[in-house]
Amino acid sequence: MPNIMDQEAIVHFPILIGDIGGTNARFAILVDAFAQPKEFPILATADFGSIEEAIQVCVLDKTSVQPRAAIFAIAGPVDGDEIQLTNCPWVVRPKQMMKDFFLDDVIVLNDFEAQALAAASLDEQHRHGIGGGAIEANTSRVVLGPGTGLGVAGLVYSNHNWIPVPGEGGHIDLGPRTDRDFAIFPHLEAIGGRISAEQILCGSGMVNLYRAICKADEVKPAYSAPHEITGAGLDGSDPLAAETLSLFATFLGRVAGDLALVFMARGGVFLSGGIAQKIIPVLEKPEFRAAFEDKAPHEEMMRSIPTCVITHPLAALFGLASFARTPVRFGVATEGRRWRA
Ligand SMILES: Nc1ncnc2c1ncn2[C@@H]1O[C@H](COP(=O)(O)OP(=O)(O)OP(=O)(O)O)[C@@H](O)[C@H]1O
Repeated sequence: MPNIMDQEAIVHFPILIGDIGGTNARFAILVDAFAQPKEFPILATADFGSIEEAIQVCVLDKTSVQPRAAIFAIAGPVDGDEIQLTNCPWVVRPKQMMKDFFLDDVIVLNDFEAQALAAASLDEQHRHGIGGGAIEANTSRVVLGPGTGLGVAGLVYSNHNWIPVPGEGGHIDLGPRTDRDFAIFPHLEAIGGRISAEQILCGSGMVNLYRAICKADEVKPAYSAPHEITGAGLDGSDPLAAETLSLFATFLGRVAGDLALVFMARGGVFLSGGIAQKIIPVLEKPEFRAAFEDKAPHEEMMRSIPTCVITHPLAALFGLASFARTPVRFGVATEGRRWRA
């Protein structure tokens, strides 16, 4: 018999779910616990003055289903009744939204928390494995996502529950190790006098790394956007772009390995975000796994931990849908992040 805590956790269908990033927003409606989510076209946040307008025009005007509840994943910290997004002028006002859209329950989570919820149950079809190791069932996992920034979340399995652990892991220090690193690091743009992982492992970080390599080699940079660097690096037409990708993979492996150690992630490290999917051929070269496994005295354990790229096109929405269907499977604390009529 379900206990009173389980009843509290339940969110009533139909449920609107939304993944609101700095650049794009993705919405879907879950009509019940079993039906496939009804997805709506991805929209650019810059095209709408507010989240309310976007939901009205792109979701509610396109369906006769009236959601009773909403669960959002947003890029930014969730604090208070007015939630400001990072890299986007939208403000999420759950109380206002409840009035405007006749909702009786609104939950707002962090975007990497939603990615972590997805990592609990993404099947093989939606993961591209890199290197050896196998997922050990019901053990901790890590999600690491280079995109506009570097997102990190842990996913801990405890007491038959998956507990997402969002944080600011993208801001951990990243230091030089090889002679080549020592030649390049002085030319990297620092933040507050230090090189955090995000100074290298995101879109602007890739450009920062490329420029530092050019400076170290006293060459004029030819590219200023991340996609130009991946283009010229992947097709091998530019050796400095290729080295940028190779070092990007090395540093990503190094940070992924450190996070796997922190969480003892025998369930694997899942790479999400906009960049990993686009550089799979680079991640499949030896550098990424070599750096990941190079964690003396734990090399043997690291070899057994799997790493993969999440290839699901709507991973955060998938995570929110899993949570919405079976909230009691997840230890998601909603205090201060849930508004009810
Ligand atoms: N082909 C590419 N190679 C390398 N970097 C790329 C490529 N295409 C896009 N990027 C970079 O990826 C970053 C965007 O990442 P991502 O798609 O994960 O966005 P996001 O931070 O999740 O925001 P949103 O959820 O709004 O889309 C930008 O810095 C962009 O320059």
